[in-house]
Amino acid sequence: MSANDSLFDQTDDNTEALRQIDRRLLSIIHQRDQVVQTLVTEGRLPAVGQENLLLDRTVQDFASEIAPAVDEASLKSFSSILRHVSSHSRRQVHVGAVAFLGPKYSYSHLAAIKHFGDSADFAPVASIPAVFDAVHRGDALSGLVPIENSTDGRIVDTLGMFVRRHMQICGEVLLPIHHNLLASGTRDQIHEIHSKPQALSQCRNWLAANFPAATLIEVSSTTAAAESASMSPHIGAVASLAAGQAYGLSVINSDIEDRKDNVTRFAVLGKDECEPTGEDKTSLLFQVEHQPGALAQAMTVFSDAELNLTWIESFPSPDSRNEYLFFVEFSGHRADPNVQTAIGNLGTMTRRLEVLGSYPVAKL
Ligand SMILES: O=C(O)C(=O)C[C@]1(C(=O)O)C=C[C@@H](O)C=C1
Repeated sequence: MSANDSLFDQTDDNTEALRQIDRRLLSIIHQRDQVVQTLVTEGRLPAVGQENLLLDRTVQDFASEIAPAVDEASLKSFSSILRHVSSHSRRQVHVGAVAFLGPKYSYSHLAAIKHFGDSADFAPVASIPAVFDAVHRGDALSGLVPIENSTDGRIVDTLGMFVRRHMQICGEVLLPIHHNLLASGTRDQIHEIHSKPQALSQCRNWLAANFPAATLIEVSSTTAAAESASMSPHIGAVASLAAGQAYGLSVINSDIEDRKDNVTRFAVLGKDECEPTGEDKTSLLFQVEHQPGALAQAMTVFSDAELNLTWIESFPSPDSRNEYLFFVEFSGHRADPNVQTAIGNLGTMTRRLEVLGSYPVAKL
């Protein structure tokens, strides 16, 4: 008799109690799927970002009303379970695919799992522009792209696409990034280290100190690097542990990022409108006339409306040399009266103005 047979033959009270509980869990999830279906039919299914906040609130209520002794780690785990259940329900009603820079197990994929849950309909694509294209064409309902990293700054490909093509932001995700050096051979066999330029840059000092002779090769994503490492013992990859597992690689070194508090912020692309939650952010893109004082004057609309800026970046205009577009993010929702005033005033001072979106502020 195999170990599995003996498990299935067990009929003691506790094993049976567990099976009953699991059956109840499944039937409750099935019931939940039906409620989600009704919400879709009525056009009232909340945006993913908004539902995530409701799920977190449910966990908080559960902790205070039913299980006050539950610790922080368990609460995080409950929140993550509810996100996965929610992504399962959404998948049943075909809410649409989520495009991200693949292959699977890239950091973009891990950020997409954090936001959409692991049962979402994921659609990995080959580049950041391809994520924008998939959402623009309607092949994917949502997309997820890295926008800035705490060590390395802005992600140029992403900002360049916002400049070239109108796209809405309906959420953000913060993901701590811990890089690993992965290989199919031994440490001594590694001559080349592959990764996405941003990942190589986030480990610049570590790589220079530990592999001064290795050639650094830039590739389209960290998972693409892991794939190459699986094909040659001379290639090391800077990538996620999940990518290493997927491609059967050994971890030569873990946590090789130069800053231990390395975090990447991702933007969720899509047409979901998020209602104000009380802790929101608004993203804008604008271009002022090319004349003295134009930018300084434009910026006064934010201080006049008492809006706290959380991010500002300039990006060269694709049409005219020496001219720039500006990305600005501030606390507040586009439905707030002071935000409306600021946007209205900015509109009178700018050549181009796009409100990219208002969405709940992400938590780490
Ligand atoms: O290559 C990946 O795994 C990605 O998801 C892209 C990306 C990026 O371009 O910033 C995302 C997070 C990390 O900062 C490193 C790489």
